[in-house]
Amino acid sequence: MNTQVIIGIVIGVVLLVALIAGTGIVLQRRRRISLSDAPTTRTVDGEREVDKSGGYQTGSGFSFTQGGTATLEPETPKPVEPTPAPKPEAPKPEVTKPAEPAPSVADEAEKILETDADAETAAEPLVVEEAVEAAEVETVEPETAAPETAAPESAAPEAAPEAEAPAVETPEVEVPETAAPAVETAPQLDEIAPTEGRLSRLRGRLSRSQGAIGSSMLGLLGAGDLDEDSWEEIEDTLVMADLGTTATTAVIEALRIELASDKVRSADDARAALRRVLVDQLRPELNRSVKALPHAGGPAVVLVVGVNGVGKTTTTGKLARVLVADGRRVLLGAADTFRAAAADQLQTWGERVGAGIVRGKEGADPASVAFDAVVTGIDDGVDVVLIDTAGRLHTKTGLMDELGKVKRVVEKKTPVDEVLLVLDATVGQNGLAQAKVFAEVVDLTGVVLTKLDGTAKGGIVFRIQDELGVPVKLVGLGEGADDLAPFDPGAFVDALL
Ligand SMILES: Nc1nc2c(ncn2[C@@H]2O[C@H](COP(=O)(O)OP(=O)(O)OP(=O)(O)O)[C@@H](O)[C@H]2O)c(=O)[nH]1
Repeated sequence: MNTQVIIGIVIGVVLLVALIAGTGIVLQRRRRISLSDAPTTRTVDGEREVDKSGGYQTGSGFSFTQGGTATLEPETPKPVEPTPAPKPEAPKPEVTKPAEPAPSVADEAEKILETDADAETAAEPLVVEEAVEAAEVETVEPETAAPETAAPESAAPEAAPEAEAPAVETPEVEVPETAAPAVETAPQLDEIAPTEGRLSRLRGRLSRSQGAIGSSMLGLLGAGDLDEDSWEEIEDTLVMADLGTTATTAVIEALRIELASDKVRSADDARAALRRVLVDQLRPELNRSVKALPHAGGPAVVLVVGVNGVGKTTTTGKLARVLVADGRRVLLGAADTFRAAAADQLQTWGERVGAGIVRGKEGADPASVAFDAVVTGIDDGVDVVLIDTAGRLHTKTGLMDELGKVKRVVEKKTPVDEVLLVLDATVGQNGLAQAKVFAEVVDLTGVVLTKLDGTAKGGIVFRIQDELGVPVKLVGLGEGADDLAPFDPGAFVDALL
């Protein structure tokens, strides 16, 4: 009897401890906001696939969500918590594609490019070449490496898909100098800097804008009673920092109201008021999540657009790192076929984190490369395809044709979830003029503002949003691989003040 009671008590205690421990773990996991509900390994058609992220997992300061369509939806505030990403498991009858994948992609590309020839009558003869190019598109699979830390089971299951990928039959496909000869020495994958709190950590990079906006504004406001000359000085400061007239006027009006209220009595109050006004002006309610999570039927597709030299390729690479760090399988599409170096550059980014790449020959049709990237991404069951495009702005119509075509052709296969315009913050006015051209060509869904570390004109953020009506979603704060941060109005203003 006694023994039974004791056993009963022991069992009760054990159950209680187990319950508490279980709840603790669940809560702890929940607290680690993460987009990484993607399992490290998953099953596609019964086949076990290895997560090519190499096991990187981090909490995330970035917000990724599922897309669906590329329409602009600025007013929907989205919580950080990502939607659970159901894996597109079934709809891929062509998963086992022994011999025909390359020709079928080429055929499909040919058909689509042919039917897409609406505005391109002169280009008609090119269609044949484009289709041939499509067959020559290279897919460079990254080697799966077992990073020092945590990749539990890596190499073995990788071998099968790896073997079937190179089924491209064209003999004269250029051999990528770097990737091919890798025997078995697994390449060292990069350590990726934590994605959490990046904007705050990189705040020092905004020092030039900080001086131009923060310090001068605080100096003026902290001085006490403001006469009209002081207000003019404030206005000049904002204009010089590239806020633009709309934002400048709005900020001054709001500041006048704040300062006239009884609440502002000290320099600290003035600072708080300035913070409120600036944050408010940055429209914190805008949805800044990047739609880079897979949805039913396929991977998310992100188009990265912008003129030459603004940092598109770099941004695509940095974004791939962030996604990989969140446990996503990423495929890169090198649709900047004007510059061979751009594809090489992108390939290097991919190799450093274990993301595959689809690239075409120099001069190949960007739409064809983008299409192949998406088809490959769907076939391989990746989570997101990031497409780096070329950015020649020599003629507006040329750009329109090319970008519009890339998007149209991709959309024959799957929706483009995100069109990110990359803008160089150091070019100011000009950047905005470019942005407007792009906005006419494609429905932009977000802006990535690069090189904010090299300018005193951080106020361009306000202006871009005002003039384009598109949220700044990411900011580039340096040339380093991890110098990309999610844009957060509060953290940004804190970094300025
Ligand atoms: N300081 C700084 N440099 C950056 C940033 N982003 C990109 N860069 C640099 O800008 C230069 C151009 O970057 P790319 O990524 O090659 O630009 P791109 O738009 O792809 O250029 P094209 O391929 O010619 O169209 C490189 O030297 C990058 O390192 C940033 O946020 N800060």
